[in-house]
Amino acid sequence: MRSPKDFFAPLAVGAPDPVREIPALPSRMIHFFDPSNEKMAAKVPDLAKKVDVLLGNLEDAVRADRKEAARNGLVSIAKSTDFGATQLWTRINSLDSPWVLDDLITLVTEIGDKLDVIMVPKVEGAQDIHYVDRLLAQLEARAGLRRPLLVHAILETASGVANVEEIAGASPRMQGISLGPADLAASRRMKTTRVGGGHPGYLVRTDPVGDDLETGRTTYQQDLWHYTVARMVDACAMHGILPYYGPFGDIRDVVACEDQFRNAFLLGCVGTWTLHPVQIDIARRVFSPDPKDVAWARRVIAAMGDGTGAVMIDGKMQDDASVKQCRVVAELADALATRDPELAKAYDEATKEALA
Ligand SMILES: CCC(=O)SCCNC(=O)CCNC(=O)[C@H](O)C(C)(C)COP(=O)(O)OP(=O)(O)OC[C@H]1O[C@@H](n2cnc3c(N)ncnc32)[C@H](O)[C@@H]1OP(=O)(O)O
Ligand SMILES: O=CC(=O)O
Ligand SMILES: [Mg+2]
Repeated sequence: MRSPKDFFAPLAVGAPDPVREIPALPSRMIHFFDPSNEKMAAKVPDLAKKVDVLLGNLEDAVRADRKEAARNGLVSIAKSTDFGATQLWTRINSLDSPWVLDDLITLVTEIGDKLDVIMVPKVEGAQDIHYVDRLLAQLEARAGLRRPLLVHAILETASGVANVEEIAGASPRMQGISLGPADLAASRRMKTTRVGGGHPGYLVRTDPVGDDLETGRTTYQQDLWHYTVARMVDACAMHGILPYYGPFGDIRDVVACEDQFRNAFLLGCVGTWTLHPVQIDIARRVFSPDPKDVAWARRVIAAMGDGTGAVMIDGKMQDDASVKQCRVVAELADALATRDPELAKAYDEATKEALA
């Protein structure tokens, strides 16, 4: 464990200074593409205008015999594309794989100035982040980078969940954590075969009336991921980094996808992965606060003045704690509005109406 005094010291001579605060840039959707897939790669320039984050995936879902093509494809896409304000991330192969060392060496050396965040899969504990942290510092120094790369961990092993707080605080590079429900289910030996989402067998049932155990007993499907997402959100909030939902694999079921995304948003996540173009607008809709909620938040903030005391608005008591919640919503809306003019207009119109 490093002394707190050394926490912000660069880990290699000549490496850039670590950041002291993680920028809260819009990242409602982290859109995955396989850089070795020509059809997907061709869509990158257009996607860059639509999404907050584009992620060139090198790990799972890229065939073993396409790993090098994916890595080289990402280098050439990064060099030839104007991403504007859209962030470029990558997901490297796992730390025990034969590809990861070349992933890091090639990407930092060739396109370290274009990449914003490196997503590390199957993180088990702080030791994995420490390894990547030092290696990145060495590679950044050698490449002469002026800005440190940030690191994002996927929460997808039982051990990672048990250690999530120490992972979140393992390095000043830690930008955020995503839920990885598919690998996590396998690691926990859960008896599911899905990628994210609920399961009809995971339920609670109302009590029987009298001796009749069969009739009138409504069941409610429960969320398999509630505990993990809530724990991840707390670990991230505690360390000033950002939590995300991960993949939702039933591409056809846009309704359940939206529900799962919204649960994560309400619990504190700032965004999600999108695996297919059809999920992009769902993520935008869900992870942008509703204009009515933004208008309400702005109204409460205006009424609360310096933020202390208690007032009544439309029959609801507001005080120091509720105004803090409203500030979370209003600040997110302001940040998204700078990137999304349509949203900015919707927020302003709803606010005008609410204050009229
Ligand atoms: C489970 C744990 C994890 O690790 S999840 C993260 C890893 N998985 C991924 O990254 C998967 C990414 N997505 C995909 O590979 C594809 O979307 C899958 C799911 C295979 C479906 O592809 P496909 O059968 O081509 O779908 P489709 O015919 O409906 O596609 C229509 C057009 O859209 C394209 N498309 C598809 N996905 C993407 C994408 N992620 N980014 C950019 N473009 C995409 C397709 O190529 C297809 O293009 P076209 O219309 O034929 O030109
Ligand atoms: O990588 C993501 C997962 O769900 O596994
Ligand atoms: Mg995984």
